Amino acid sequence: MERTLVLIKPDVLERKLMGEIISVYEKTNLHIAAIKIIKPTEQIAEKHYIEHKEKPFYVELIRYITRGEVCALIIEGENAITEVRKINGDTDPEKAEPASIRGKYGISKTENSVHSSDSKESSEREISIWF
Ligand SMILES: Nc1ncnc2c1ncn2[C@@H]1O[C@H](COP(=O)(O)OP(=O)(O)OP(=O)(O)O)[C@@H](O)[C@H]1O
Repeated sequence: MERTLVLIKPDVLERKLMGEIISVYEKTNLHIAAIKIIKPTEQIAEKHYIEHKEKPFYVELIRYITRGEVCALIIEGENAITEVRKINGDTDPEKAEPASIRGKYGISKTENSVHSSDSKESSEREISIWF
C-alpha cells in the first residue's frame, strides 16, 4: 500500500472546479484517505517547495500557491504515486495528455491545477507538512 499527497491548487478552487477534480480521483481504484481545505501560509508553501528555492519561477510559484485556498488530499492504494502522476499529466498543460487533469484544466506551467508527490520519501515529507 502506497500513499501520496495531492494538492488541488488555487486556480481550481477559484473556478469552482474542485468537485470535478476530486471526482477524477474518486473514479479510480485509489482511496481518498484524508481531505482538507487550507489557505497556505508562506511558511507552509516554502517548506513544500524547498527544492525549488533557487529556481527562476520560485517567487511566482509561492505567490500563486498562497493566493487562495487549496484542497489537500492523502490518496492511497497500489502504486498510488505513479498512478496519480499519470492522472495529473505533464507539469506543462500544453504537453500534458489532453485527457489528464492538467491537460484538461491546467492554465500554464505555474497554474497547473494539481500537485502530487514524486516519491515515497517526498510523500511522507509532504503529508507531514499538510496534515
Ligand atoms: N518552468 C516552470 N515555470 C513556471 N512554473 C514551473 C516551472 N516548472 C515547474 N513549475 C511549477 O513548480 C511546480 C513544481 O515543479 P516540479 O518540477 O516539481 O513539477 P511536478 O513534479 O510535475 O509538479 P508538482 O510537484 O506540482 O506535482 C510545478 O507544478 C509548477 O507549478
